[in-house]
Amino acid sequence: MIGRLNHVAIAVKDIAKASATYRDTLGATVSAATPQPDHGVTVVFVELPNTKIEFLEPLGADSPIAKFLEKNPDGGIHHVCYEVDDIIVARDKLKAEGARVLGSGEPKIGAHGKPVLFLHPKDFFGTLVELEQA
Ligand SMILES: CC[C@H](C(=O)O)C(=O)SCCNC(=O)CCNC(=O)[C@H](O)C(C)(C)COP(=O)(O)OP(=O)(O)OC[C@H]1O[C@@H](n2cnc3c(N)ncnc32)[C@H](O)[C@@H]1OP(=O)(O)O
Ligand SMILES: [Co+2]
Repeated sequence: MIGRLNHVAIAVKDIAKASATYRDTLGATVSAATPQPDHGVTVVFVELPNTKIEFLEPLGADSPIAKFLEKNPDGGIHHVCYEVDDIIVARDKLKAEGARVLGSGEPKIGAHGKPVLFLHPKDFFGTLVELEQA
């Protein structure tokens, strides 16, 4: 069911600093910072030959990553995102197998303009999993 690794997300307090460091120290190609108010984050993508790094900074009072950053003030790997062919089929299979789909259970449009869902980290070995419609 899961396909390509679309991105690995790193939560940071200062997305401008993180972007500049990857660009200037690691020579990476980084996107402009894009607010994603529907998700409570601002995102930057670091384009790599085989996948992407997604920097996340809290946006707004109810950001879902605020508590993560309280626990990890230096930042940290926040989630992995796998692509799936059909996110509804994937969701229904996962729910039937007892996995917890976060939020309303309905996909939201993510940073790539595609539907995304999140699966509880406690069901996937301490790792928050995001699914994105390929
Ligand atoms: C623009 C979209 C973009 C894209 O790629 O398209 C995005 O990726 S948006 C990314 C931001 N949005 C989300 O992360 C939505 C899904 N996340 C959530 O709903 C919450 O973050 C949640 C429920 C995973 C955790 O929320 P919170 O930290 O407030 O809850 P708890 O403290 O109760 O956490 C419960 C339990 O899980 C552990 N935890 C929390 N976050 C993570 C994590 N990222 N990785 C691993 N484990 C995590 C937390 O430590 C608690 O464990 P415990 O042992 O009970 O302390
Ligand atoms: Co993501």
